[in-house]
Amino acid sequence: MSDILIKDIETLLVDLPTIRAHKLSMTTMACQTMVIIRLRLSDGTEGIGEASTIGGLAYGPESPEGIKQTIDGYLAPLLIAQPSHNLNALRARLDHQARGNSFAKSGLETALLDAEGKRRGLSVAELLGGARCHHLPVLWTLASGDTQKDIDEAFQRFEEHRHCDFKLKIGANSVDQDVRHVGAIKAALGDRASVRVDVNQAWDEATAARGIDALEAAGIDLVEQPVPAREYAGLTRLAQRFVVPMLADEAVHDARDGFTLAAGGFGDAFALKIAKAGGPRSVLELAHVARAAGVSLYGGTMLEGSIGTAAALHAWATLGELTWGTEMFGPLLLKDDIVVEPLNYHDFGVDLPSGPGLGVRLDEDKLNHYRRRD
Ligand SMILES: O=C(O)C[C@H]1C=CC(=O)O1
Ligand SMILES: [Mn+2]
Repeated sequence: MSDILIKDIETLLVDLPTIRAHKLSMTTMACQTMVIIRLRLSDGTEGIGEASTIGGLAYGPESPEGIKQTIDGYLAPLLIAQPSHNLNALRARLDHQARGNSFAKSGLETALLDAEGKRRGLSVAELLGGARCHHLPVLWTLASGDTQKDIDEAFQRFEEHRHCDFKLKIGANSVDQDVRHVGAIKAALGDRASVRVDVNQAWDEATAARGIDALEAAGIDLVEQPVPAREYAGLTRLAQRFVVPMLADEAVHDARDGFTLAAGGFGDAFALKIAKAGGPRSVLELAHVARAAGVSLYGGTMLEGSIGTAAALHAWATLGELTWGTEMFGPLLLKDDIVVEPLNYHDFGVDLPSGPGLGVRLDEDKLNHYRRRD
């Protein structure tokens, strides 16, 4: 039993520009706003965490500004003066007194794991039971909004040995336009790359059936969230109807969602995200439900920067090989970084950071430069 207590929790909004416009069905991003959490223990150890979403309130019900207020006003006071070593007890305390808010809780769970890891000299993956791999494959998302630009970007990434799997963001244009766009990119890349699409909930079931039929014929490997998040029955029917697998993303946040989908006959694939599930430890509950149900896995991102990305990598590393790999490219979409040593991307993947905790350190000058002052 340790008598180290949680002493102080600070939250900062940090705005980092993207390297190009990133066009999704519901928003176009030019900047990523991260909530950075600094959690200090009574022995002086500091744990860092990140809570990020996409496009303010465009993606989900928690905005960056809302996450900051939720942590400052509700969640941090539940943690201050509590012993830091028992994550299970701390999570139960948060979940008992605050419903939902999985993005905010994910940032805090990350900071708690980082602090405990640093204190005990263990990596976050070790705290979660141990890493089964140290280099993870990473896909790249083509979302410039322009077909030829996307093709050029794909070839560049492929030739640099950065990425060999690509996800195309569709759903903002008509189905026919999208199918032409995807077909042209797949035809240009041929068999050297896996091409997948993410519709981000943009289609109804009938539109999805028409679109997926054409995408399957074009050689697409995976179709992510074609229909709205809560249309479980529709997503399950599409998964049963087509050979090309469906990847549930917005539909599956945590273990409860995963169980409901699997029990209802969905058997294809789940996108794991630490933010949707409430943290690097909580997301593993969903992963284990999926594995028990025979549903394959994908390591997903909310386009977090290096801190959130490192946290997710520690969780994915405990699972061994994921059928659909990962998309932990968030830091590469941003023009700059707020950690001292960026993550090491090479050979179509990224290294699991080493050292105690997350294995990444804040760059105080960069943090100071990009933090929002209000
Ligand atoms: O999957 C999403 O819906 C969100 C995110 C992940 C990659 C990307 O480009 O956007
Ligand atoms: Mn998605």
